[in-house]
Amino acid sequence: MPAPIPCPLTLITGFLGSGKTTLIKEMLAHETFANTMVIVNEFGEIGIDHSLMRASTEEVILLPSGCLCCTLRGDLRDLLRDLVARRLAAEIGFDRVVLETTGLADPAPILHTLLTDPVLAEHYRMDGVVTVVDAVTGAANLRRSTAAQRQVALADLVVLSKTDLPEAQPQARSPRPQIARLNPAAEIVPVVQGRLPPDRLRHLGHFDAAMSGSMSGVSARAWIATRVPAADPEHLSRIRTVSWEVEAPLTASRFDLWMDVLMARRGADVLRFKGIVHLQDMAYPFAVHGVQHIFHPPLPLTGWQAPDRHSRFVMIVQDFSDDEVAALCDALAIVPLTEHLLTTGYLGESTA
Ligand SMILES: Nc1nc2c(ncn2[C@@H]2O[C@H](COP(=O)(O)OP(=O)(O)OP(=O)(O)O)[C@@H](O)[C@H]2O)c(=O)[nH]1
Repeated sequence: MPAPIPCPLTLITGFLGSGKTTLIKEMLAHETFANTMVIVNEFGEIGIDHSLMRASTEEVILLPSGCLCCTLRGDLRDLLRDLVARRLAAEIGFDRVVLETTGLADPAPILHTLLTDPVLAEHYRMDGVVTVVDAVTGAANLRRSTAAQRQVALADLVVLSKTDLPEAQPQARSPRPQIARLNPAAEIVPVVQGRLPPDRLRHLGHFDAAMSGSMSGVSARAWIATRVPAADPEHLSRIRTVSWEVEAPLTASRFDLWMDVLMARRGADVLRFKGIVHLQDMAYPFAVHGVQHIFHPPLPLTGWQAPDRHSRFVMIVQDFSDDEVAALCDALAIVPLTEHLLTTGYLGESTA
């Protein structure tokens, strides 16, 4: 029997809220990516991105909460192996896999899994690592987060997002010099709303040359280690994820005020806010996205199909106490259906 043709796999990484989902949604709109299986790894117990992405493709798999680079590496391996088996049995058909990591993920251990597991190495071909860097908040993220640095260091292509925002204009704020220092070989492409000719996202394969054939764990580890700054688990325990699901629609004025106060008081420490929000007297919900102090205009989800009117929020925050989280909930006058507070040790121990 001829050897199976390996399926190209693209890893999309980038710091919290940088624009990974936006890029993937645009990608899926192109014929080139019509038959793509998307795997999303999200923080928080309540998936938001995959609900938004389902509008673009049915083939979206949500990995359970947690982070691929530490606790979920085994799950990823099992999932990719299972997809191979089902593809070979002609139960499902796809030509490509796109894997979106959480914004806090260190891509090195994930790559290590993808490149060194013998089954995965035979059936998948790394088609590139695309790292999205936010033109507004990217420079600050690269200063303070080792995960952000490692994402850039391992990129084949760096997509510089949000270049349309006025806050991205000052030269002094540009993350380009840091990107060039961390990864002189990576190409940097400015984009707006993830729009990029689809061919720019294929055959990025520095891996083809550097890592062709199956690699031993030792050589993959060594190769990765030459490219990335050391992991620094110092600040990790300061970050936590807060997720709420609320049954009753919210009052628009209260929600606006709540957001304003939260941003004014703690904007810099709300690393990421995302939600699907149902407001009273509105037939459809809104997608709400915040990335540190930048709040993007709410997006009406006019085609929303889900029968329930539950609002869902996920916040990734730094240095918030239990009391502060409880006070936030009280201030919004919500009685959550579900509430999750996760203290995340998100990087875990790197194998790189
Ligand atoms: N103005 C502008 N907004 C953008 C651009 N790209 C993404 N956004 C907005 O930025 C917010 C975050 O984008 P996402 O695509 O959800 O970011 P993400 O990296 O998937 O976020 P996480 O998965 O939570 O880390 C959303 O409100 C997007 O609409 C862009 O090029 N320009």
